[in-house]
Amino acid sequence: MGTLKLENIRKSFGSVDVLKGIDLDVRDGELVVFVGPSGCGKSTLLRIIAGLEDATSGEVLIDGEAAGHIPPAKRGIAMVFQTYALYPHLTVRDNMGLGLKQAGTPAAEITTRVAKASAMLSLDDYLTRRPAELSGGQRQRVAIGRALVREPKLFLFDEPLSNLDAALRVNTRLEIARLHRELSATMIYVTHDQVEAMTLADKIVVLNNGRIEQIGAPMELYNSPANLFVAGFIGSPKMNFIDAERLGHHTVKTIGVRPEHITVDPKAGTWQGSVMHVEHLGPDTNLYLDSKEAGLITIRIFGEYRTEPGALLYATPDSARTYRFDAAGQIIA
Ligand SMILES: Nc1ncnc2c1ncn2[C@@H]1O[C@H](COP(=O)(O)OP(=O)(O)OP(=O)(O)O)[C@@H](O)[C@H]1O
Repeated sequence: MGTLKLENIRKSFGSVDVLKGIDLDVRDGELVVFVGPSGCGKSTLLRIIAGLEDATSGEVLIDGEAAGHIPPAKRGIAMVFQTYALYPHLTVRDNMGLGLKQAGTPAAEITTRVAKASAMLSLDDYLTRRPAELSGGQRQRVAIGRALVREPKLFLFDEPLSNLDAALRVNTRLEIARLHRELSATMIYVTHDQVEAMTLADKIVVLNNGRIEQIGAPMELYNSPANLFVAGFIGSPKMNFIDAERLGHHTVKTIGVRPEHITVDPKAGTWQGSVMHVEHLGPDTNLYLDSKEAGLITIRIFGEYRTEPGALLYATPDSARTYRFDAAGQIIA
């Protein structure tokens, strides 16, 4: 079992309020991703869950039990950091087994668990190496292995992929997804990469400035953002926000439309504009169109689209997929 409940968690450093009342329920076996811009409080919240930091007020409950007075090592939590935090002088095998050894686990049990974890992570061939003899991706797998052998109730990942190059990041992301499936383990995962959030999460928690903006399944957040912040944060390229007054709406403050929900045509359409810039990504094309009615808008076209800066084009938003926001930035249903 591994459930987590956060009740009105607040944290201040001096006069600075970093977390302003966080409530969250994580079910057993769920993979929950915290996303949000730099400085919004993601790592602080994770450290409070781990017990590495005390909340100013509020309660952390692990499996229904208040964890406030339980030291980090006794919480049944294993944390995987961005920086791996491996011991350079120890072999892979000893790095993975060290926590168990310190906890007094019998040697035979350590051997069994390390063997199981190294098989799961394809580390069998590296057990006698030291961290310096491994690639970044292999080091991160060792760090994950060290968490696995502890068979924790809760795994915490703090931006575990951000030191890896793009290809390795994709591989390791798949690895974590597979582990989550195979272990049915409860995992909390912090990232500022929204692709990781979208692809890994059962549930995404969008944090901003110490508060939760919205909690939902990835596609729920994509399809039904609660407000401008979430609408702008989830989705890449980011949603276009158009001042509604420019379009003649007076009850609405902002119109939102995603780049992938706009079509272009050289002859006719809703907004006319000139191409400012074209990006060919291979599978698709990003067009930046400077339009009189809507301002500068980003359009994502599937496949290769041939045009060049200065060309005149018409853009038409899919009216079924536009969003309206009020002056406070909340969605209007
Ligand atoms: N020990 C500390 N003392 C004072 N301020 C702190 C301390 N730790 C964090 N903060 C501040 O709290 C805020 C939240 O930091 P936190 O590291 O939780 O953000 P984050 O969302 O994880 O950011 P990032 O994505 O950049 O890692 C920041 O403004 C940071 O400067």
